[in-house]
Amino acid sequence: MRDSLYIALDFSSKDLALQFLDEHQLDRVPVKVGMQLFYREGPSLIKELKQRGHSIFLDLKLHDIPNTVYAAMKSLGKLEVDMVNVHAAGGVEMMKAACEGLRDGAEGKAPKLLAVTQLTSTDSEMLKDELLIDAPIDQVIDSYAMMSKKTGIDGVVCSVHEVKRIKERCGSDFLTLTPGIRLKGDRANDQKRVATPQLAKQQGTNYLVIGRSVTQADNPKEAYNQALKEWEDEYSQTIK
Ligand SMILES: O=c1ccn([C@@H]2O[C@H](COP(=O)(O)O)[C@@H](O)[C@H]2O)c(=O)[nH]1
Repeated sequence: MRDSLYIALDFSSKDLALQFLDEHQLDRVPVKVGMQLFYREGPSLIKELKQRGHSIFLDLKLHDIPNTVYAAMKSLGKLEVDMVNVHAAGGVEMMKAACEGLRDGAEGKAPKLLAVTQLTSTDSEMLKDELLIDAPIDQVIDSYAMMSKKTGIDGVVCSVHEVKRIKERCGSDFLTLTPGIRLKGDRANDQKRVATPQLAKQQGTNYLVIGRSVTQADNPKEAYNQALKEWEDEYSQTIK
């Protein structure tokens, strides 16, 4: 299970990200590289993290016309990361193009491809008032998940609160990756649909992403191990 708890490396440079991992002895933990770090450091960072033995979720959330997404995914396919993603809001043709691009670009096994349903920083009010989507948020998320599944995508990014419903509708082997994870008592910050690792486990999600609850903790390793312990329940395999 420790392979499924990703730390969000939201740092401004490779040096800071690697210093964080080294200082807190977070050797070989799964990591999520997002836009902030990848736009600055590019593929060389991915290469270095792979050499250090980290599983990598490259969280770039592609959202563009199908032709552009096809070409971008073809490039990402060559990086040999474990997972990449797109926004489901890009639609069916775009998601199909993403699947194809990734397959065409990958030299060996293609990374898993996930679709973001609604960002965990979105709530019902924002959906209605800013995005002018009148359907209830749960209905929108379920519908985006079912649409994603039809395109051949492996799973979705959603909050813990939607996992059970998505699995009922799309099947238990349709993957869910859930950010918005907070240890008990931590601030939600800009996140709206948050949950603890314990609830994530109860709801049956496949992967967790945890950022600030670990990276900004007084003792990041202790915080990571606490999340891992809640997530793994009785096994509690901590990183020594
Ligand atoms: O819906 C989404 C999709 C991606 N994220 C990313 O996950 C981390 C969460 O960081 P925290 O510090 O734990 O809030 C961050 O990198 C986001 O870009 C998300 O939060 N929600």
